[in-house]
Amino acid sequence: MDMKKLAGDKAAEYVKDGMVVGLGTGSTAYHMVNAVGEMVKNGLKIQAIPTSKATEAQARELGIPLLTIDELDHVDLAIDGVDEIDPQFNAIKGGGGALYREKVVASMAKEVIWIMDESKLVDKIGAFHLPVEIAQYGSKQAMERMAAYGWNPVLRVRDGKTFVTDNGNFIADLHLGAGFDIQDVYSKLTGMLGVLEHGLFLNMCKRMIVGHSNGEVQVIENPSK
Ligand SMILES: O=C[C@H](O)[C@H](O)[C@H](O)COP(=O)(O)O
Repeated sequence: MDMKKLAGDKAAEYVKDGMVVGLGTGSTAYHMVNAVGEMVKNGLKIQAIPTSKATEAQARELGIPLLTIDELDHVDLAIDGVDEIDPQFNAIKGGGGALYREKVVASMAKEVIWIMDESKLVDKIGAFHLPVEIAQYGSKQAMERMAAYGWNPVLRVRDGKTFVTDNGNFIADLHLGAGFDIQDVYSKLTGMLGVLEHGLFLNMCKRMIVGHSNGEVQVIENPSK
């Protein structure tokens, strides 16, 4: 049973004719994009905004009509994966490095749905590293600023090379530990010199859709949205 596919397929049911849809990034969003592509082949009329070059390529291949960020004036529904989320709907995202575009799109959306397998639901976020997108120029100093708070930043490396985001920046992964002070880290990172954006997505979603190993799909509504 593919728990990510269960969640992705269920989320696609919320996509309706006429919507502008934010298409997330990652291995869970991948299934949702495939499902939406199938619906488009069967006549669904939507426009979509991808949150990464990878998702853009996938959506293009599937024939999903795309808007550029400069053409975008609203988003009806954004659907994306998460790395961790707690019962207060505080999420960490950016495991794939797409956090900036994901936050731009989710921030514009009238409704946000996070999709995941059951392993992403945790009591307290922070066991997963917190991704922070930083400018290449001055990255050493930005890393030092974060290290000074005891956040244990590690510059992300992939295939032996420093990872570069779709926006041409680096990623610092902070090792905070479960139960860190979310508001404190959020406010210190916001506006920190050299930081473009971070992977804390706090209480943004209207619902989470969780695929379970027993084949069940759980929809958890956010009472505050
Ligand atoms: O940058 C990547 C995104 O935030 C992903 O949505 C997140 O990392 C979850 O990815 P996955 O569904 O592959 O676990």
